[in-house]
Amino acid sequence: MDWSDFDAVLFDLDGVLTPTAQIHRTAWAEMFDAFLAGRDQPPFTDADYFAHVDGRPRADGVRAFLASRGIELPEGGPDDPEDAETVHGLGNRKNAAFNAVLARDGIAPYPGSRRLLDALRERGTALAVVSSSRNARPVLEAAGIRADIDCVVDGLTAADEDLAGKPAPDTFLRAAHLLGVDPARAVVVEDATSGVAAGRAGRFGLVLGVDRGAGADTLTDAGADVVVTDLDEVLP
Ligand SMILES: O=P(O)(O)OC[C@H]1O[C@@H](O)[C@H](O)[C@@H](O)[C@@H]1O
Repeated sequence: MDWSDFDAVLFDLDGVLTPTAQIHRTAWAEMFDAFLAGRDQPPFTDADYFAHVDGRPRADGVRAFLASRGIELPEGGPDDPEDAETVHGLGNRKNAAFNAVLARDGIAPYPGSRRLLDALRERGTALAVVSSSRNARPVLEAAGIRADIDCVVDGLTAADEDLAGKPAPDTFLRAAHLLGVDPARAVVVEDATSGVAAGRAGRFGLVLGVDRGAGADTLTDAGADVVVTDLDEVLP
């Protein structure tokens, strides 16, 4: 990996910089399992998470998973209560579970990711976080890495600016624009197939996959140029 080919690195957050993908996955499973039990459906699996939910904006994940089980629910709205049987109600129920775990356990960055951030900052590489999550900023703060990042484009930014979520490339392209960097000179770092596909669609200089469970072949098939299991492997 020759970092001098690149002026910026655009990191996904959950599962790339922090182990929060695991907290998201557990919160989704708790919420969907309770919902599915009442409908005589088999439980939510890791395969369901990786195929339909991982990396996508919250409501898109709910819609994609329900569609995979042939279930239709009313859309509802972002202010729906947690017990509402709507797309947004289910999303809000899962969000409460996610935030309860984050508040109880806190979060630290992956040590290898922390080391790569430090090394890239030392080189003067511009650093962005591009996350579908509306919780990205509190997670960055809790992990103590907000100050290391030059620009954050998250689920709230996407909603404010009407940007299409991953697997569309729009949020990554927005971050490159904010940093003033040509996408061809930027690396996208992603653990989810939706995010890898977004990096590929945006014609970024390199799409680096991090296999935290999605599977190296699956990430390669989605468009990753290189796949590692930890960012320690690509330290300058
Ligand atoms: O519900 P939030 O915090 O806005 O996050 C949306 C999605 O954000 C992604 O980063 C996670 O990979 C998903 O698991 C999550 O569902």
